[in-house]
Amino acid sequence: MFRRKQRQSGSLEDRIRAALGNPDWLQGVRVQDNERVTLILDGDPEDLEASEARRIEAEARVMNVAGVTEVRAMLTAERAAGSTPQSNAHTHTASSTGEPKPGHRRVSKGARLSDDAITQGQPGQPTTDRIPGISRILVVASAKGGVGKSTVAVNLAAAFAKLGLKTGLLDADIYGPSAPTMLGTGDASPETDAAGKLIPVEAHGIRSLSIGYLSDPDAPMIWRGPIVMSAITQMLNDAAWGTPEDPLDLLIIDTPPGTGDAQLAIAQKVPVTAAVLVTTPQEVALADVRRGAAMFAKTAVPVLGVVETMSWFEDPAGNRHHLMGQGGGKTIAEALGLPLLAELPILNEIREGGDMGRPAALGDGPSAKLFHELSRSVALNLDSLQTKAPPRIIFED
Ligand SMILES: Nc1ncnc2c1ncn2[C@@H]1O[C@H](COP(=O)(O)OP(=O)(O)OP(=O)(O)O)[C@@H](O)[C@H]1O
Repeated sequence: MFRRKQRQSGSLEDRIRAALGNPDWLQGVRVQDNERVTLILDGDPEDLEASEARRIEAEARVMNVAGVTEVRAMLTAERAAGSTPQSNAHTHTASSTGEPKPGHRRVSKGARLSDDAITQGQPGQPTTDRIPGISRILVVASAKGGVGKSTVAVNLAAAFAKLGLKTGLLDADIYGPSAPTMLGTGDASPETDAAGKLIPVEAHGIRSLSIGYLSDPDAPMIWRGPIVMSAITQMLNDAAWGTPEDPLDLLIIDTPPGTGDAQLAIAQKVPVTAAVLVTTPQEVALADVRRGAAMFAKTAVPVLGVVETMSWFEDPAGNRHHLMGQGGGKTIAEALGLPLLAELPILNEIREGGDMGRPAALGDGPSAKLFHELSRSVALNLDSLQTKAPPRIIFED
């Protein structure tokens, strides 16, 4: 199990400063009631976007310091003489205000990575946090790269679109955006509407935005957390996914693999309804997957379950070959107390669909049936979040 955190040395303020790397732009740290934090940050009036990204990253980092339950970051920036100084305050609380609904449990803050903290909190996010025009957000995540996460995200989106749901895909995988290839939209560049909002690219009934549409495919991806979060925030909030009257039913976010700054920022800053974890049957470092699950638990994002992909290859005689190992998904699901939502075999049509820009889930082959079943299971789980407590993630010693 996750070990209880070592007793922290130093004052909370010291730990907050250390978590931010004691930067020059940190003007002040105020701690109230030993848990509520106000940060004063220097902003650059010439580059408000970068300042905002700095504020977002600072909040994300400080929210992750043990004992902190609320962070309020204030950006101050002196303008040139003659103009007014700017102050942009924003509050990030660890949970909604008011009493939890009957049967719901709020994450015990400050008990980070203890049994209480890794027990999931309230399903979804407060309504006020919802993005107008998007009804639900599902994050598809994995502990490491190359496990088939994007393939699952894209085919799930295709399966939902095939059912007639208004479906979107936000490809936030900075290390290797694959939506443009997998949807056959590599040449697309999103336009903006009269209100200046990005218009998602539509293909196969799926509306998509990808970091791949916004960056030079030949340029190395060296984006760090804050810039990534800026791009993701723009693709989420400044995009015409739907309208309050006619919202997108489901937005699937394909996140970068792992549990770095960008993933944490997504879990903390985006009103995610739920997440699924993708893995291969290989012996993976359980600790990595647990870290991923704990990240969602800490941010009160329910994890619906585990999807194992590339589970086996079936030869023409019907014999199964476990080319990528065996049992990894089941082991992880059991260790985390989560359902194993699907075991997807290695199918040529899945790889081909990805390479050719037409997700296999749209066809009528065996993978279409598998992804249809997976989408059904995800939909049922998403719906159950509205009416009952989310699944508990239990870690064992
Ligand atoms: N079930 C499957 N059957 C056959 N090929 C698959 C299957 N799942 C994934 N693949 C192939 O494996 C490769 C890696 O898959 P994918 O890009 O989805 O992984 P990823 O985890 O998103 O990787 P990254 O970390 O680079 O984003 C792709 O070529 C994809 O077509």
